[in-house]
Amino acid sequence: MKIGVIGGGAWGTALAQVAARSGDPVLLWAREPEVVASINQTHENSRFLAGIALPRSIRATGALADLAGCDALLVVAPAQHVRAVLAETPVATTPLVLCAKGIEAGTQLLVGEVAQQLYPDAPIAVLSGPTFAHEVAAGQPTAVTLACADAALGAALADRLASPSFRPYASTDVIGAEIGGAVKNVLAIACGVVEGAGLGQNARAALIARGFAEMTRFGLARGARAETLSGLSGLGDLVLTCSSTSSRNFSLGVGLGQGKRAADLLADRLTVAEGAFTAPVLQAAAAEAGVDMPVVDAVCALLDGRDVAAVVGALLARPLRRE
Ligand SMILES: NC(=O)c1ccc[n+]([C@@H]2O[C@H](COP(=O)([O-])OP(=O)(O)OC[C@H]3O[C@@H](n4cnc5c(N)ncnc54)[C@H](O)[C@@H]3O)[C@@H](O)[C@H]2O)c1
Ligand SMILES: O=P(O)(O)OC[C@H](O)CO
Repeated sequence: MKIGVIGGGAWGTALAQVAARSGDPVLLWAREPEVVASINQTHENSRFLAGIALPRSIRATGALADLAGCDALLVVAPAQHVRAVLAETPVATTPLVLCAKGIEAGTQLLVGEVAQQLYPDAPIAVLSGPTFAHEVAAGQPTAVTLACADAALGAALADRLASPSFRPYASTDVIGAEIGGAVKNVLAIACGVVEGAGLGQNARAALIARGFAEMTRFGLARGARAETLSGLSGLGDLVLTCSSTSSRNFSLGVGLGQGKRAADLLADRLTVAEGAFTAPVLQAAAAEAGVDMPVVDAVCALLDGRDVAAVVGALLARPLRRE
């Protein structure tokens, strides 16, 4: 199975390395000419994944047309750019494995739904879970959910990507796998705020638990299965991203908690903090579905520039309720 990767950021590069562990050639499309040159000439992505030596079997291209002929494509562009990039990619019936975590602004579609809308005849899979790119690239043990409605294709993709340090768990719940990754990014911003504002470890644990309740309510309303939400792509990724400054979303939240403005924190960012884009879309989707998501609402208020103490105070002052 010849693998193509769409996206030369940290995660696309790490996944190209995962796919190359079999010894087979991997073709990676990157948007930036300097990333293409860096991978092909120095076998390193010095812009997005510096310090990781890549095998020579990974070749980079700046032309999406070159991906024609791949047997499966890993889609690793940021969620808000998946539609534009996929529209220029020769796909037809090639299986698409969505690896971005987010919900498209405007349409409220998960990235797998965007891909399915563009290519109704292409089988769709989702790879998601607790996966900091630099740890995966360094060969540290990692487990992910690999969800595909076609269980046989899902198993073939899992076999193709598995290695002693990378362990995919099969699922057929594509929606559930996507919702976990999209929602946890927003909740990680909230946990970063707790850190930045010095609110303590109790508050962080409470946010993880109550945030998971929000993820579950929203996920079930969108057709996800409860066991997927409590698995690697849901609770597993929530715990990882809410615990570490290695998370871009958590780090954004730390800045907000310190009273910095979202616009300043996001300006000129080289890397993507998906939760900042997902938060308002998720808030609107939850409101339309009649799902209560107070932590997500609080993150939106902070991204809009509201005062940290006021937002935290309002969250804690809500009427008491049953767990
Ligand atoms: N980095 C991780 O550890 C990690 C792990 C799992 C999932 N993800 C997800 O993978 C996706 C990609 O993140 P990343 O970490 O690889 O990116 P990154 O932050 O390392 O790099 C930014 C990426 O955005 C791309 N980009 C910027 N503007 C663009 C545009 N207009 N059109 C298309 N692409 C554009 C850049 O080319 C680059 O590939 C995100 O959804 C992220 O949540 C990341
Ligand atoms: O750095 P973050 O916050 O985008 O998180 C990266 C991955 O999604 C963790 O699984």
